[in-house]
Amino acid sequence: MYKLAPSILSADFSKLGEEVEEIVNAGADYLHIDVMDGIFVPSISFGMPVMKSLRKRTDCFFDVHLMIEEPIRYMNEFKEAGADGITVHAESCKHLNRTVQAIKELGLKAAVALNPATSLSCLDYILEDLDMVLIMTVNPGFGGQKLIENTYEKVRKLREIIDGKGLKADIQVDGGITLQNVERMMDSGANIFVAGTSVFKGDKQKNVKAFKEVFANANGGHEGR
Ligand SMILES: O=C(CO)[C@H](O)[C@H](O)COP(=O)(O)O
Ligand SMILES: [Fe+2]
Repeated sequence: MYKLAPSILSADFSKLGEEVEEIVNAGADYLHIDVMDGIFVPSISFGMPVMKSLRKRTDCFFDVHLMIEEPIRYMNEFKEAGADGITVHAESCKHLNRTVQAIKELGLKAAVALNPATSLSCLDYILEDLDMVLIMTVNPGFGGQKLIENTYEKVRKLREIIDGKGLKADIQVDGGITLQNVERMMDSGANIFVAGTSVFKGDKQKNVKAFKEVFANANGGHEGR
Protein backbone atom coordinates (compact mmCIF):
# COMPACT_ATOMS: atom_id res chain seq x y z
CA MET A 1 0.00 0.00 0.00
CA TYR A 2 1.21 3.48 -0.81
CA LYS A 3 1.35 5.89 2.11
CA LEU A 4 1.85 9.63 2.48
CA ALA A 5 3.97 10.92 5.35
CA PRO A 6 3.85 14.72 5.46
CA SER A 7 6.95 16.18 7.12
CA ILE A 8 6.01 18.74 9.77
CA LEU A 9 9.40 20.40 9.27
CA SER A 10 7.67 22.53 6.63
CA ALA A 11 4.66 23.42 8.81
CA ASP A 12 4.04 26.81 10.41
CA PHE A 13 5.28 26.07 13.96
CA SER A 14 3.24 28.95 15.40
CA LYS A 15 0.09 26.89 14.68
CA LEU A 16 1.51 23.38 14.49
CA GLY A 17 -1.42 21.66 16.22
CA GLU A 18 -3.99 23.04 13.79
CA GLU A 19 -1.84 22.28 10.75
CA VAL A 20 -1.34 18.71 11.91
CA GLU A 21 -5.07 18.19 12.47
CA GLU A 22 -5.75 19.64 9.04
CA ILE A 23 -3.44 17.25 7.17
CA VAL A 24 -4.51 14.22 9.22
CA ASN A 25 -8.17 14.99 8.46
CA ALA A 26 -7.27 15.32 4.78
CA GLY A 27 -5.87 11.75 4.77
CA ALA A 28 -2.19 11.83 5.81
CA ASP A 29 -1.18 8.26 6.71
CA TYR A 30 1.85 9.05 8.88
CA LEU A 31 3.19 12.20 10.52
CA HIS A 32 6.88 12.43 9.59
CA ILE A 33 8.76 14.04 12.46
CA ASP A 34 12.29 15.24 11.65
CA VAL A 35 14.50 15.53 14.72
CA MET A 36 17.88 17.24 14.08
CA ASP A 37 20.70 17.79 16.57
CA GLY A 38 22.98 20.30 14.81
CA ILE A 39 25.81 17.73 14.81
CA PHE A 40 24.78 14.85 12.56
CA VAL A 41 23.14 17.46 10.34
CA PRO A 42 23.86 21.21 10.33
CA SER A 43 20.42 22.26 11.50
CA ILE A 44 18.51 21.92 14.80
CA SER A 45 14.74 21.30 14.62
CA PHE A 46 12.73 20.17 17.67
CA GLY A 47 12.48 17.22 20.03
CA MET A 48 10.39 15.34 22.58
CA PRO A 49 8.40 18.24 24.11
CA VAL A 50 6.97 19.17 20.71
CA MET A 51 6.11 15.54 19.99
CA LYS A 52 4.39 15.17 23.38
CA SER A 53 2.22 18.20 22.68
CA LEU A 54 1.25 16.90 19.25
CA ARG A 55 0.45 13.46 20.67
CA LYS A 56 -2.43 15.12 22.57
CA ARG A 57 -3.89 16.36 19.28
CA THR A 58 -3.83 13.20 17.14
CA ASP A 59 -3.46 9.43 17.21
CA CYS A 60 -1.88 9.41 13.74
CA PHE A 61 1.23 7.18 13.34
CA PHE A 62 4.32 9.14 14.47
CA ASP A 63 7.10 8.31 12.02
CA VAL A 64 10.16 9.73 13.77
CA HIS A 65 13.23 10.40 11.61
CA LEU A 66 16.19 10.86 13.91
CA MET A 67 19.01 12.89 12.39
CA ILE A 68 21.04 12.80 15.59
CA GLU A 69 24.36 11.26 16.68
CA GLU A 70 24.05 8.01 18.62
CA PRO A 71 20.23 7.92 18.82
CA ILE A 72 20.40 4.84 21.08
CA ARG A 73 20.81 7.29 23.99
CA TYR A 74 17.18 8.47 23.64
CA MET A 75 15.05 5.49 22.59
CA ASN A 76 12.90 5.38 25.76
CA GLU A 77 12.35 9.13 25.66
CA PHE A 78 11.13 9.04 22.06
CA LYS A 79 8.75 6.20 22.87
CA GLU A 80 7.39 8.17 25.84
CA ALA A 81 6.99 11.20 23.58
CA GLY A 82 4.66 9.17 21.35
CA ALA A 83 6.80 7.59 18.62
CA ASP A 84 5.22 4.67 16.75
CA GLY A 85 8.18 4.08 14.48
CA ILE A 86 11.77 5.21 14.78
CA THR A 87 14.22 5.65 11.91
CA VAL A 88 17.93 5.89 12.68
CA HIS A 89 20.71 6.69 10.23
CA ALA A 90 23.25 3.95 9.54
CA GLU A 91 25.85 6.74 9.50
CA SER A 92 25.01 7.93 13.03
CA CYS A 93 25.08 4.63 14.95
CA LYS A 94 28.29 2.99 16.20
CA HIS A 95 26.27 -0.14 16.93
CA LEU A 96 23.49 -0.28 14.38
CA ASN A 97 22.28 -3.75 15.29
CA ARG A 98 22.03 -2.85 18.98
CA THR A 99 20.16 0.33 18.15
CA VAL A 100 17.65 -1.46 15.92
CA GLN A 101 17.08 -4.14 18.57
CA ALA A 102 16.50 -1.40 21.18
CA ILE A 103 13.75 0.09 19.00
CA LYS A 104 12.12 -3.31 18.51
CA GLU A 105 12.32 -4.19 22.19
CA LEU A 106 10.21 -1.11 22.89
CA GLY A 107 7.55 -2.51 20.53
CA LEU A 108 8.12 0.18 17.91
CA LYS A 109 8.59 -0.19 14.14
CA ALA A 110 12.28 -0.04 13.29
CA ALA A 111 13.80 1.60 10.24
CA VAL A 112 17.27 2.51 8.98
CA ALA A 113 17.96 5.56 6.81
CA LEU A 114 20.77 5.88 4.28
CA ASN A 115 22.20 9.17 3.08
CA PRO A 116 22.43 9.65 -0.70
CA ALA A 117 26.12 8.59 -0.90
CA THR A 118 25.76 5.61 1.47
CA SER A 119 25.82 2.23 -0.23
CA LEU A 120 22.96 -0.27 0.01
CA SER A 121 25.58 -2.77 1.19
CA CYS A 122 25.31 -1.12 4.64
CA LEU A 123 22.01 -3.02 4.95
CA ASP A 124 23.62 -6.42 4.39
CA TYR A 125 23.42 -7.70 7.95
CA ILE A 126 20.41 -5.73 9.18
CA LEU A 127 17.76 -5.72 6.43
CA GLU A 128 15.98 -8.83 7.75
CA ASP A 129 15.34 -7.04 11.06
CA LEU A 130 13.79 -3.92 9.59
CA ASP A 131 10.21 -2.81 9.07
CA MET A 132 11.31 -0.03 6.73
CA VAL A 133 14.32 1.40 4.91
CA LEU A 134 14.46 5.15 4.38
CA ILE A 135 16.33 6.16 1.26
CA MET A 136 17.28 9.82 1.56
CA THR A 137 16.62 11.45 -1.78
CA VAL A 138 18.34 14.67 -0.65
CA ASN A 139 21.18 15.26 1.79
CA PRO A 140 19.54 15.40 5.22
CA GLY A 141 19.27 18.63 7.18
CA PHE A 142 16.82 20.88 5.38
CA GLY A 143 13.45 20.85 3.66
CA GLY A 144 12.85 22.27 0.21
CA GLN A 145 15.77 20.68 -1.67
CA LYS A 146 15.77 19.10 -5.11
CA LEU A 147 15.63 15.31 -5.37
CA ILE A 148 18.93 13.70 -6.41
CA GLU A 149 18.50 11.88 -9.72
CA ASN A 150 20.51 8.73 -8.95
CA THR A 151 18.22 7.86 -6.03
CA TYR A 152 15.60 6.39 -8.43
CA GLU A 153 18.11 3.69 -9.36
CA LYS A 154 19.06 3.16 -5.72
CA VAL A 155 15.41 2.58 -4.81
CA ARG A 156 14.99 0.20 -7.74
CA LYS A 157 17.98 -1.88 -6.61
CA LEU A 158 16.72 -1.97 -3.02
CA ARG A 159 13.26 -3.09 -4.16
CA GLU A 160 14.90 -5.95 -6.08
CA ILE A 161 16.89 -6.98 -3.01
CA ILE A 162 13.87 -6.85 -0.67
CA ASP A 163 11.58 -8.73 -3.04
CA GLY A 164 14.34 -11.18 -3.99
CA LYS A 165 14.74 -12.15 -0.33
CA GLY A 166 10.96 -12.39 0.15
CA LEU A 167 11.00 -9.65 2.79
CA LYS A 168 8.20 -7.23 3.53
CA ALA A 169 10.15 -4.11 4.50
CA ASP A 170 8.69 -0.83 3.27
CA ILE A 171 10.80 1.58 1.24
CA GLN A 172 10.36 5.20 2.26
CA VAL A 173 11.77 8.08 0.26
CA ASP A 174 12.43 11.47 1.81
CA GLY A 175 13.41 14.78 0.25
CA GLY A 176 12.21 16.69 -2.77
CA ILE A 177 9.17 14.49 -3.40
CA THR A 178 6.56 16.32 -5.49
CA LEU A 179 3.39 15.53 -7.40
CA GLN A 180 5.56 15.66 -10.53
CA ASN A 181 8.08 13.00 -9.50
CA VAL A 182 6.09 10.76 -7.14
CA GLU A 183 4.88 8.37 -9.86
CA ARG A 184 8.43 7.76 -11.08
CA MET A 185 9.44 6.95 -7.48
CA MET A 186 6.43 4.63 -7.16
CA ASP A 187 7.53 2.84 -10.35
CA SER A 188 11.03 2.56 -8.92
CA GLY A 189 9.64 0.64 -5.94
CA ALA A 190 9.15 3.09 -3.08
CA ASN A 191 5.87 2.84 -1.17
CA ILE A 192 6.01 5.45 1.61
CA PHE A 193 6.49 9.06 0.56
CA VAL A 194 7.65 11.87 2.81
CA ALA A 195 6.54 15.26 1.57
CA GLY A 196 7.26 18.51 3.37
CA THR A 197 7.25 21.47 1.03
CA SER A 198 4.89 19.87 -1.46
CA VAL A 199 2.25 19.35 1.26
CA PHE A 200 2.64 22.49 3.38
CA LYS A 201 3.20 25.04 0.61
CA GLY A 202 -0.17 26.28 -0.61
CA ASP A 203 -3.43 24.47 0.11
CA LYS A 204 -2.40 21.66 2.48
CA GLN A 205 -5.64 19.69 2.28
CA LYS A 206 -5.71 19.90 -1.50
CA ASN A 207 -2.07 18.78 -1.67
CA VAL A 208 -2.65 15.76 0.59
CA LYS A 209 -5.69 14.74 -1.44
CA ALA A 210 -3.77 15.13 -4.72
CA PHE A 211 -1.07 12.71 -3.51
CA LYS A 212 -3.69 10.27 -2.24
CA GLU A 213 -5.43 10.37 -5.60
CA VAL A 214 -2.19 9.46 -7.39
CA PHE A 215 -1.85 6.50 -5.01
CA ALA A 216 -5.46 5.42 -5.47
CA ASN A 217 -5.14 5.50 -9.26
CA ALA A 218 -2.04 3.30 -9.18
CA ASN A 219 -2.35 -0.45 -9.05
CA GLY A 220 -1.62 -2.04 -5.70
CA GLY A 221 1.74 -0.91 -4.44
CA HIS A 222 3.92 -2.82 -2.05
CA GLU A 223 1.99 -4.66 0.62
CA GLY A 224 4.22 -3.56 3.53
CA ARG A 225 4.57 -5.04 7.01
O1 LIG B 1 14.43 14.62 6.49
C1 LIG B 1 14.20 15.70 5.96
C2 LIG B 1 15.31 16.67 5.76
O2 LIG B 1 16.49 16.15 6.24
C3 LIG B 1 12.78 16.07 5.57
O3 LIG B 1 11.92 15.01 5.90
C4 LIG B 1 12.65 16.37 4.08
O4 LIG B 1 13.59 17.26 3.63
C5 LIG B 1 11.24 16.79 3.72
O5 LIG B 1 11.18 18.04 3.17
P1 LIG B 1 10.90 18.32 1.60
O6 LIG B 1 9.77 17.43 1.17
O7 LIG B 1 10.57 19.77 1.58
O8 LIG B 1 12.18 17.99 0.86
FE1 LIG C 1 12.82 13.29 7.13
